Amino acid sequence: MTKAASLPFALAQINTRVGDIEANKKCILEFSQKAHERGARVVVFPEMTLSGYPIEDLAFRATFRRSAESAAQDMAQTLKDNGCGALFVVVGTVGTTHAESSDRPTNTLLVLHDGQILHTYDKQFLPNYGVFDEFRIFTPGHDTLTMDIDGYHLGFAICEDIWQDNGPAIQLAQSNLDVLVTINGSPFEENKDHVRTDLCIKRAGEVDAPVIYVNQVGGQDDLVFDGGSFVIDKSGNILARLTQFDEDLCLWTLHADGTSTADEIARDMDTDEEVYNACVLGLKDYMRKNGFKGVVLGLSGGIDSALVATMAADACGGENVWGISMPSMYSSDGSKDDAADLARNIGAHYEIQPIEPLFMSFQNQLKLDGIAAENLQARIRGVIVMAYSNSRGLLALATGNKSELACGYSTIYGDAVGGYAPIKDLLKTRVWQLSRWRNEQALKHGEVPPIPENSIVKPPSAELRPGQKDSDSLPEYDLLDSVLEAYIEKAHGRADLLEDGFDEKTVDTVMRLVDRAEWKRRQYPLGPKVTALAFGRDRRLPITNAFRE
Ligand SMILES: Nc1ncnc2c1ncn2[C@@H]1O[C@H](COP(=O)(O)OP(=O)(O)OC[C@H]2O[C@@H]([n+]3cccc(C(=O)O)c3)[C@H](O)[C@@H]2O)[C@@H](O)[C@H]1O
Ligand SMILES: Nc1ncnc2c1ncn2[C@@H]1O[C@H](COP(=O)(O)OP(=O)(O)OP(=O)(O)O)[C@@H](O)[C@H]1O
Ligand SMILES: NC(=O)CC[C@H](N)C(=O)O
Repeated sequence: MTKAASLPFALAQINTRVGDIEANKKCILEFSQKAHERGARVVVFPEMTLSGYPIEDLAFRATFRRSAESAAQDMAQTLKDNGCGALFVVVGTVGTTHAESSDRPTNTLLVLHDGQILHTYDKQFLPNYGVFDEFRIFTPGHDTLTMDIDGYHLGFAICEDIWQDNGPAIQLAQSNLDVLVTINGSPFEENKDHVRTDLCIKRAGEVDAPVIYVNQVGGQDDLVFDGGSFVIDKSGNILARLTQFDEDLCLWTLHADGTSTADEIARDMDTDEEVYNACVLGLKDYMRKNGFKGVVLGLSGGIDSALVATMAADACGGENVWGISMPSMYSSDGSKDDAADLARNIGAHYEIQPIEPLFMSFQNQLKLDGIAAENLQARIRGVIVMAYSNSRGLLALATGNKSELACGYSTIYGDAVGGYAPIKDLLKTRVWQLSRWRNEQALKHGEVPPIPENSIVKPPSAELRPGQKDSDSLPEYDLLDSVLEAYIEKAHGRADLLEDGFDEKTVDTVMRLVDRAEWKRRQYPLGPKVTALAFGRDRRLPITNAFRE
């Protein structure tokens, strides 16, 4: 068949919800309709669009697989009924189980056309590292898929398929493809967009054709999908690019002479903007997808609660943020003023709940001293935050950063309580950096910088005893964060850390604190992964662990 003059593709970067098959179906139908109205012949959605992604052990539930299967059939027919029968709709879903593989289904791509499921393709390469566990829940496919549309030859792949050498791109290298279509569920981590584009340049070279890369967008528990879908050729030319952290639809048309046109090449965000947006979207979607309209957190006047409150205001509007000042006998006037200023700047509700009477009442009975008395203050604050959460249906936010989580520098069942922890993957030095970045953005847009300068410049303190400073218990944050990066992200052991040039005392202190805090971290609320190695599924260490090297 001779090629039509052009083949218009729509890249549909949508935000699905795991398990909400009906809503996902509705969204696919709406975006397909829009793509059809804009003249697309093919519309491409992300990996596991219909089921949501990642589905984890929902994969094992036969009722879930059957719902997805009947929704796919139904969707093909509805597309036709809605006048979109001529469109080729590429969607992902949970597939069926193979007889030989017990109850593990496939991770499947469907091509819907003219009221039918025209083709299926099963993901061949299952990621099983970092946050991924796909060996556990899926059966791999073994066959490639190509198809012709209007004389253009298309090949297909699903996410990890393009991350492994010898995947479908190599299998299809001699197939004379005009384009390789990939559907993805690729979670955000800083600087990953360059890894994705480099990878696709390589695959485009292997198939000698451009690669369409459609990624999902949105938060799902501790993962944030940044979207940022694109089309790229083997020379690294970005032929189309969609926005990050939002739903988007972009038309990219491939012409018979091999050239192409696109209606969008979104700008590239810098790393601070990406990371800040990832934290905000993670929180926003956790709230929306779990039915929360507002949040509550303790405002101490310190930098961590200030940044979390600002992110919350960006996620759900200041009018939906409840900031509670809970002064004790050790709280400085400066801290209280900073908390009030912050709340005013972001338009949050601000309430004051002094903890001294509650503390005295506990002490009359318990008579605690030392660290237990210090932690009692944090625990009383935890009870107050949960009381607001419980009585008003607000999501309680934990304000801990990655340096604190690493060292166990928080009170379990105290300031560690909460439902979501927006900055748990940001080292303390990063918290300061992003706070400055957010204030600069406000100034650029002629707005009041949300975070009081004083919260940024003052030495961090838990204010649980007179004159307490974080530096009494921890190395200075610049040094601490460098050791943590080496110990956690690079998995350097004691000898490696000494070779890195860190002194013996610091290395031993940090290793001891980090190892001892594993049990505390396991109980910490979930929060968005933004680095290559976040606490949680990315780093699984035994709690009971005697290895000290
Ligand atoms: N493996 C394990 N399995 C089960 N339980 C374990 C355990 N290891 C310790 N524990 C228990 O954990 C408890 C000790 O932990 P925990 O009560 O949290 O207290 P702890 O870790 O001893 O102290 C908290 C530290 O965090 C600081 N802090 C508190 C609040 C806020 C901030 C901040 O700046 O944001 C800092 C505070 O100044 C202090 O240095 C003990 O009851 C101990 O028995
Ligand atoms: N006086 C207070 N009023 C309200 N909340 C408080 C108060 N003190 C602590 N908190 C809560 O406990 C969390 C831990 O605070 P703490 O001051 O102990 O350490 P931090 O890590 O320096 O945090 P921050 O930078 O927010 O002060 C705070 O982020 C805040 O949510
Ligand atoms: N869903 C997937 O297969 C994702 C795996 C891939 N390595 C990524 O992070 O993009």
